[in-house]
Amino acid sequence: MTIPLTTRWVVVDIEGTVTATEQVHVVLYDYARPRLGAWIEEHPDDQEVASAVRQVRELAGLPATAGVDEVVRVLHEWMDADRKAAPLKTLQGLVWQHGYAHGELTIRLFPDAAPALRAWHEAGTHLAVFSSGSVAAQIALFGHTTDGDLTGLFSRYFDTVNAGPKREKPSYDRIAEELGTAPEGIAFLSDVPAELDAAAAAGWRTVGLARPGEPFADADFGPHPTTDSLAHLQVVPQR
Ligand SMILES: CSCCC(=O)C(=O)COP(=O)(O)O
Ligand SMILES: [Mg+2]
Repeated sequence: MTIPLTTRWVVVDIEGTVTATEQVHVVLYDYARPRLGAWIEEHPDDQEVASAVRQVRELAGLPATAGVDEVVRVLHEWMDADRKAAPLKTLQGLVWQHGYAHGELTIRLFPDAAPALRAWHEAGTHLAVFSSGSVAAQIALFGHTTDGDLTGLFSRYFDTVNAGPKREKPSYDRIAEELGTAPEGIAFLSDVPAELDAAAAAGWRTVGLARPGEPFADADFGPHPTTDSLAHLQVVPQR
């Protein structure tokens, strides 16, 4: 079924929306797991790393003296539980950036994703990303897909640091303000009903992605129009 969508901006989630959860939890998390400890140890003067490590200790209730092994144990626990904590996302992003830059990582998008994103962009709809993955990780991911470098399609990137948690309305208010667009001129695409609820509460249009085999495929999407492919969205740019 085609879903008509007249909008100025399309904001996309990543995992479950444009790429399979397996690409994040297996390809990316498995790449990060054995490399996080070495990354922390090899970048003692990097303020971003030091700040993330400090935040891990605080969030996990570790003493300020806890060593890298303890911090890495927590990071692994968070990945196993898929806890999308900001300092984990920062550290993962740094490791992934290195992997992409050295030809060790490439991400496969759903087959409908790149053609749809390209068509919407070419027709004049602005595209942005809102993901739990850090902005640095988002840019690196879209720069290294099996469909090529897609970063030219996106004008803005938002994560839980510059926007806020994805299941809370104020994050969407903040993004709308940043985009300088009334909420009804923004559409959010996600596989997670709670994220769509928060976007709708902020006045955004929403579309749920219920893709076969994905964790939320059988979830209750309530009032949100829902599809299993971006190819079914008929996006018309709002002037
Ligand atoms: C952009 S980096 C890879 C994605 C990631 O780390 C992640 O947690 C995805 O979460 P999302 O909010 O896009 O479902
Ligand atoms: Mg998602």
